[in-house]
Amino acid sequence: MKKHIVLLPGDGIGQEVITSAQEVLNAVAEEFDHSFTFDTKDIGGSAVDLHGTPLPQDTVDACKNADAVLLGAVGGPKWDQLPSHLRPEKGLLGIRKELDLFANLRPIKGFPKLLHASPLKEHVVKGSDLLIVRELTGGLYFGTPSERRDNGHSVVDTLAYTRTEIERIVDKAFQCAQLRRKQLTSVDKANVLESSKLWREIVDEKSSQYPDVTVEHQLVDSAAMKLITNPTAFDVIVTENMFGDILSDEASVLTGSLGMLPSASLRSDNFGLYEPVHGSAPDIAGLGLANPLAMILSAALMLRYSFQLEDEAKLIEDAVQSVLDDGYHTSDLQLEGGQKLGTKEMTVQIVEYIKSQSTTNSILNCYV
Ligand SMILES: NC(=O)c1ccc[n+]([C@@H]2O[C@H](COP(=O)([O-])OP(=O)(O)OC[C@H]3O[C@@H](n4cnc5c(N)ncnc54)[C@H](O)[C@@H]3O)[C@@H](O)[C@H]2O)c1
Ligand SMILES: CC(C)[C@H](C(=O)O)[C@@H](O)C(=O)O
Ligand SMILES: [Mg+2]
Repeated sequence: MKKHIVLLPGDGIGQEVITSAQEVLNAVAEEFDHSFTFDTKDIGGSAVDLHGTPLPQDTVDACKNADAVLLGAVGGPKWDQLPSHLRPEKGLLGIRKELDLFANLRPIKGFPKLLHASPLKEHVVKGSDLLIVRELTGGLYFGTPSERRDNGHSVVDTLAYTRTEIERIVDKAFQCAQLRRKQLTSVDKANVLESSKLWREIVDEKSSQYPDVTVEHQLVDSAAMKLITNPTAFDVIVTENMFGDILSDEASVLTGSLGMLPSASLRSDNFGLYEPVHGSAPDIAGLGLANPLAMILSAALMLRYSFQLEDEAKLIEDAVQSVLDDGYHTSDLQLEGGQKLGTKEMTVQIVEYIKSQSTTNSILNCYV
């Protein structure tokens, strides 16, 4: 299979972990005889430095012509004081909107070897396996007006949704639930927000179209508490943009580190941009310490969702599981024993596992 992938490294550790994903994809391509070609484009703070904008038109055009996009992370203290329209984060929001990536899927599943890496008790974390379906192109992030007023003495942000925007993300979440344990939790703030009241109505309306899925509503504040006191109670969570942003970083605690969480941002035709949930981690950028697994697992999601290459996606996930089982980990995972690796060494372990499967397959083939 021939596929063209645009790489958007962005800033900080984004630049380090994107290389890991590319190396892993090259190993997969070799193993399965695919041809993956790559084009690297600028976004975020590095694009501001080079082009005076966090989202150059050339980057948008390249992404629109690609089969899929991989993004590292954007942002950092160097650009924090810039006016809003020049902030690196505007580049990320801009590309999500330009590509109409309304459905952000954030799977959270602990690896057995990392049970001790979570600050939560092992019996609480064990067995957690949930999917956050976050609305990604509406809500507070995009509503207008969003501005300072009265010479800076007052300010307004707007939480706006159309019925169509809510319907399409709710449909997506029901469809995800049908493929999993058929249990959907819609998270909102319907005791206060008008937008949440419409959200709730639409979830209730839609539920009759998916009779095999059990639905419950939860308010976001108590859902945040339940997510870490009783995480196994959740299967699929659907929620608006900002609630999803906050809950997904919180849920990363179940896996031991933010450096473990991948994500897929999808359009209705399954075209997607794949990025780790974490940011540019300025505190460790450039030190070669970043955990590349969230980025590598995001590449696996790309193979699964955009290219329908399930065996290839599974091979990457097996590689991650096997390398962790062997006791290798990066320093963000608070683990005793085993062997701590940097970004590059961890990537080598994953690539070696993928290549070793090729050797195993050819040895087995000799005996067929
Ligand atoms: N998708 C994105 O591009 C994205 C996401 C979140 C934050 N950001 C941006 O990143 C910048 C820093 O934000 P922040 O510090 O709040 O969040 P962050 O996710 O960058 O870092 C939070 C903490 O987690 C650690 N961490 C994150 N990813 C890691 C990894 N792969 N390996 C090891 N440790 C990891 C960091 O070292 C830090 O201690 C900000 O400019 C923010 O806007 C970008
Ligand atoms: C950097 C920021 C704009 C972004 C978001 O809030 O969507 C990030 O936190 C994420 O989770 O992808
Ligand atoms: Mg976030």
